[in-house]
Amino acid sequence: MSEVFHLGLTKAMLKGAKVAIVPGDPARSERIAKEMENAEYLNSTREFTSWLGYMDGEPIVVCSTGIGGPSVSICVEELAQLGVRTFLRIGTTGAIQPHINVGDILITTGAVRLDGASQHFAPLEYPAVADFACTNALYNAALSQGIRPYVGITASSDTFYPGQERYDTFSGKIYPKFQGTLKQWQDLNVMNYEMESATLFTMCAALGLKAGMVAGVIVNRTQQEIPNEATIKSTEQKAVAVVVEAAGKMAKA
Ligand SMILES: O=P(O)(O)O[C@H]1O[C@H](CO)[C@@H](O)[C@H]1O
Ligand SMILES: O=c1cc[nH]c(=O)[nH]1
Repeated sequence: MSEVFHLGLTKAMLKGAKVAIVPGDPARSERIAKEMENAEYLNSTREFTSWLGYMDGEPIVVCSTGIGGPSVSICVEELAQLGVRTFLRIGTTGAIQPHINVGDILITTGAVRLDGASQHFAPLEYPAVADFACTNALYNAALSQGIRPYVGITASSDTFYPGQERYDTFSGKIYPKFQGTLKQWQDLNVMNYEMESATLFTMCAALGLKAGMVAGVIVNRTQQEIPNEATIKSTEQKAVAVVVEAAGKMAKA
């Protein structure tokens, strides 16, 4: 019987895992787990697909969050109830700086809080920052794989379209609050857009949990809007390898 409301998981199923890898896409959970030893399917409910794997004998749970802050907050809360203390997000992302290319790997140290869910954990003045040890583990994992990641700030939006100032929509309309914001974030040296890190970082910092994030760039908003399938796959593969190695290090720490 599940010991938590949504995930359909128990402490026994997690085998004492203290570290979780949290992708957005449920289909990514299996691919991540299979990069580890003894991958085992655990459960799938709503957007939460969970697997268990091992790195050097240390259990690591993989559980997808789905898209956006509200479901991240459920995933993190329920995994924490089951004993997890460290959360490494692996995502896809859209770069907004012209020098960051599709296929590059980004490590997020802090997030612009364009979400709503993080405000349920701390006021807007509170920073959405990653845990230093998680960031360090992700950075070293990238270097050990011959990847030189970009490290910096991510804009984390509740919406994919207006909040990331996309005009290529059916209406082409954007509420005034978001008009001109892509340029504003570019000028403020923000690297990219995604949709979960603000909630993840704020919630984890506020609750005394650790969080980090690595992402693969699948579009550059200054170049093109629609990603190429083959590029998504190869970029995701690189980011997965980084997060798995970092999770192994965090599980041993
Ligand atoms: O690839 P994932 O982890 O889902 O991350 C990104 O992709 C989704 C949008 O397409 C959002 O969840 C965004 O944060
Ligand atoms: O542009 C992008 C690409 C992936 N995910 C996002 O949230 N935005």
